[in-house]
Parts: sequence; C-alpha cells; structure tokens
Amino acid sequence: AGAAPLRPGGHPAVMCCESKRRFLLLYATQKGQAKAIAEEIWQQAGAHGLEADMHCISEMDKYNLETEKDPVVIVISTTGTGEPPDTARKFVKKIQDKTLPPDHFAHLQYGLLGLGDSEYMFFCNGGRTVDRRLQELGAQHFYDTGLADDCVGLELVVDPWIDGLWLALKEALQLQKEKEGMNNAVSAVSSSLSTAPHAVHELKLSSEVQNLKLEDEEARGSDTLSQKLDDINHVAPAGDAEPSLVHSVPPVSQSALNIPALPPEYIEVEFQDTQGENPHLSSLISEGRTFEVPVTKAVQLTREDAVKTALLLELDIADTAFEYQPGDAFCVMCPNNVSEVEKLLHILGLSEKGDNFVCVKVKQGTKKKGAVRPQHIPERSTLKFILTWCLEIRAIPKKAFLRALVECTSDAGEKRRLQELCSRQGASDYTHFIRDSNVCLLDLLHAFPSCKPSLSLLIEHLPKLQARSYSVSR
Ligand SMILES: Cc1cc2nc3c(=O)[nH]c(=O)nc-3n(C[C@H](O)[C@H](O)[C@H](O)COP(=O)(O)O)c2cc1C
Repeated sequence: AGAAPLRPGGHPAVMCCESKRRFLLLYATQKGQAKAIAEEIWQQAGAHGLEADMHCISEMDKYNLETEKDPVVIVISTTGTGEPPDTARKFVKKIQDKTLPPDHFAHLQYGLLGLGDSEYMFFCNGGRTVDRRLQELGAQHFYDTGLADDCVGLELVVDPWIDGLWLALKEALQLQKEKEGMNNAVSAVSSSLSTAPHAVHELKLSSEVQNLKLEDEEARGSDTLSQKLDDINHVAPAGDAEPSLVHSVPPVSQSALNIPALPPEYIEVEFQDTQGENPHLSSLISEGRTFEVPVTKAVQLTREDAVKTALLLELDIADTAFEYQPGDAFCVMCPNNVSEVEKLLHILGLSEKGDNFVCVKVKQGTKKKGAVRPQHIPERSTLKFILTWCLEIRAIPKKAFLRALVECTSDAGEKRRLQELCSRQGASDYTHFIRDSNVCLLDLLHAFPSCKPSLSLLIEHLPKLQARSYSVSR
C-alpha cells in the first residue's frame, strides 16, 4: 500500500489498507551492518502493509523457529575466517545438532541475505553455513538467497534484494493463507498442498550480483565528477530517442506513475554561534581506540585498465602503542574528499556556515514512527565535520531519497524526471542511470540544478560514513 498511483502533476490516490501481516526478521551482526540492514527492512515493511517482528538472532527466547508459521527473513554477516558473527554462535550450534531429523524445519519458509567481503577466502560463509543447514533440515526458500559484497559495496546487492523481497513475502504469505484456509476446511487436502510447488519469485539474484564489479575508483574522484556524467552520456544523450539520467522516452515519459509515499521529515537543524572543538574521531567508532598515523607509502598494484584498483598503503605506526595479532581487524576511517564537501556546501548555499556548530534534533510532531536522532551525528560538531566524517556523501541515493528530492525541485521537467526515477515504471531507468552508474548526490545535484535540498533532508537520507575493516595477517 506504499505506492499510490500518481498521474504526472497529480496527487496520490487514496488506497485502502489491509491489516498488516507479520513476518519474522532475524539479524546476526558483528559490526552493525546486518543490523542496520534489518532495521531498514523493518522500516520499509510498514509501507508494504507488513509488520516485521525483528530480533537479534541471539535472542532465542523471543522467537521459536520450531513452531514458526510465518515467513522468516535472516540477515547475517561473516567474521573471522568464514565464521558466523558471535551473536549467531548459539543459534548455529543449535541447528548443527546432528540428531535433528531431516524434516525438522519442513514447516519453515525463509529468505536469507548474507553479508561478506570477497577479499576474504570464505566469502559470505556465515550466511552460506546457515542457509545450507536450514536446507538440510527441510526449510524452504520463499526468496533467492542474496550474497552482498562489502568489497564492492553491500548496497549493490542489498538494495535490489530488499526491493524484490516484498513481492516474494506477499506471495509466501498468500500461499500460507491459502494453506491455512485449506487446513481449516478439509484437513485431508493439506498434506498434498504442503508438497505443492511454491510460487517462488525467481530473481536469480545471488548469481547475478556476485558478478558485479566495482567501477574504477579513480572515476569517482571529485575532479572527474561532472566529466563522469558526460562520459556516461547521461546529461547529454545522443538524441531525444535515447533515455539518460535527465531525459526519459516513452513509455516511461508518458505513463502515469506509481511513486513511493513521501517519507515523513524528522530532522531539524539549528546553527549555533558558539565556538569550540569538534569531537575526537574516536567518538565516531563504537569500540577500540583511534590513532592518526601518517601514510608513508602508496603503490598502485593493479594496471590502469584494471576493473578494480588495488593499492598497497604503508602506515607508520611506530609512534603508537597497542597490541595486535593475526585475525584482529583495523578499521580505517576515510574522510570525504575536501573539494566534494566544499561543492556540496556551495550547492546547499551554506559555504559561509561550514565552520558553524550545528545542533541536530528530531523534529517536533514528526509523523515518522520511532524517529530518533541519528547516532552517527555528534551532539556538537561543525557542519564541515558532519559532511566530512559522518555522512557517506558518495552513497547511491535510494528511491526514498529521490522521492524526497522531488519536493525540493522547482523545475517542472526535472521534477517529473526525479518522479520517474523513483517510480515503479522507471525502475529500470533507476537501475541503469543511478545504481549501475554509481551516481551520487553531487552527480544528481549537478544534473538537476533546480533541486535544492535542505541540510536536514541530507542528514535524514545520507547513510553513515562507515569505517572500512581490514584483517591483520601474518
Ligand atoms: C575481522 C573480519 C573478518 C571478516 N571475515 C570475513 C570472511 O571470512 N568472509 C567474508 O565473506 N567476509 C568477512 N568479513 C567481512 C564482513 O562480513 C562484512 O564487512 C560485513 O558487511 C560485516 O557485516 P556486520 O557489520 O553486520 O558484521 C570480515 C570482516 C571483518 C572485520
């Protein structure tokens, strides 16, 4: 019920709501990404008329897979050398029990999203282990397993996986409803139904997405930003017959659009005149200590034409005192590029305010359920600090972000194109011109010059700038 039909320039039609159907959502995380993704699924569920009953997989007193009738969604990462996260240990031990019969989970329908990093030998092994064992115990997929690679960007798999999840869940719930109905009416029929083929939504995600490769990082450098847009022929297409980032062709350009509901605003920012220090970088990480160390050597290991650039960086840690051993992880925090931050400030009309302290609060009376102040924005820091150290300004904008940007765009043509890009009808344009092209916020703001978002909107929609983890080896 989240997508209401919208005619060009029209208003969303009122749609009736069904009572919300439940599904169980379990996450197993080591560093927080699987949890953040589960929270995103939890948040989106409402707009799809569904309710996610979400728990950490370790909270085994809060759910019971032995009796679970509703579909189960599992988001699980990998740590160590192909191990499931610590929070999943007990769960894995429980399902590994050799005495369990092969139909132990025959009643269970599930979809699994594994997180990993292809730089590691045992890619997504935590998720694969759980997936394999659930299959051995008779559980059935209602949706293809997704394996997301942190090395090229989890979102390349996570976003389409979540987009496809809703239809698959609805089909699974419908099937379950029919099954229950049959069960109630004629018990004899139920046994044959349980073995009937599933109306599974075949996405073949896992195989497709693993083949995605990272675009040359160099092409994302700030100096080449606008060049990139020209290069990929999105701003200046060959002719009107060709679609581009800013230009659509029939049928998209002529159709009525189903666009997502406008996400409610929930952030308020206030500039303060006070002076002071920005927080120490260590406050941006949840565990461990931070050290600022010089980079003493940087060598490009790959050729210029390599699909993915690999760099050997040497850090001088002579002046730091800490113990480490093979298997430990270092988290490297890379700030956003200074000139990109400056460009963003300029477009936002906030160049003068970069050094002002900003107070970020939840907007009073917001309609967003459970709105909380983003934890990754410090209580007291300057605007430049937030844009440099806290927000992932190069993230690929999600459809909800595009939907919100529509409201800040004055040019009618640009507004319509942004509506198309977040609409159901424009789904393949979104994939092609935004996701696959690695378009980021600055690209969009260059391509749609009448779009003038507020700082609060950016804080609502730009994800946390994550520290990147690297394992220590001998
Ligand atoms: C110390 C460490 C070990 C890891 N080991 C693996 C591994 O063996 N296989 C893999 O596919 N990914 C591995 N990863 C990558 C993580 O699974 C990946 O970054 C994931 O997105 C983390 O999700 P989380 O924050 O929910 O734990 C490892 C990451 C770290 C920091």
